[in-house]
Amino acid sequence: MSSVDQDVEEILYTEDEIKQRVAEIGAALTEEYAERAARGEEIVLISVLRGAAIFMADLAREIKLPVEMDYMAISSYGSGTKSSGVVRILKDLSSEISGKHVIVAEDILDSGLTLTYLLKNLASREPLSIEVATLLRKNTKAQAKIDCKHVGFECPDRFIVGYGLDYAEKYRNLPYIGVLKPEIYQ
Ligand SMILES: O=P(O)(O)OC[C@H]1O[C@H](OP(=O)(O)OP(=O)(O)O)[C@H](O)[C@@H]1O
Ligand SMILES: Nc1nc2[nH]cnc2c(=O)[nH]1
Ligand SMILES: [Mg+2]
Repeated sequence: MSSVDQDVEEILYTEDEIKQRVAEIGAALTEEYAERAARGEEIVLISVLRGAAIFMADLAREIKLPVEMDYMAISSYGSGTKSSGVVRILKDLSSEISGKHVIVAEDILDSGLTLTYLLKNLASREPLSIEVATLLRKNTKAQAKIDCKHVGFECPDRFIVGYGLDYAEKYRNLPYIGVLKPEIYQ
């Protein structure tokens, strides 16, 4: 057991479970977008850095269609465990999305602040369509209404880390998703 593993109280989703679920979402997206791709319409996967980078990298390889990959960085959490309430664009997309189908890959939907901001921002660029695939949706009462077509896991209302999710920039490289011991951040 490494020192980072010891900071985890409970494993929620193992590496194998995540792999399996990501493959299922990728297969569903492949089916859903096949006709559009066959018509020559472009599909772009957009991930919200940095948390969703790992999910998008794995998801992209499970979508058996031509897809572009682009990245945007927005942050509202700083180094704490609560949203600051202020969303900032740290890095914009590299390419235009107008006239393309956009699939937003997110790691977690918690308060919904990040996705509310992002979806509004992306919609203003006139994509052909836009939808969200989130690996995790937290079961919390105070969540903005966001239409997520694909949800990997409904997770408990606890602070979780791993598979891209950090606490103070640590734990993103854990291959599983788990609950951080409260004494680490209290
Ligand atoms: O639904 P919300 O309450 O907005 O929370 C979800 C967002 O919070 C985390 O990102 P964060 O802002 O911490 O940046 P990061 O991706 O660089 O870790 C996570 O990666 C999601 O993008
Ligand atoms: N690491 C981490 N980031 C988040 N951002 C919003 N909710 C969470 C969470 O539970 N864990
Ligand atoms: Mg974060």
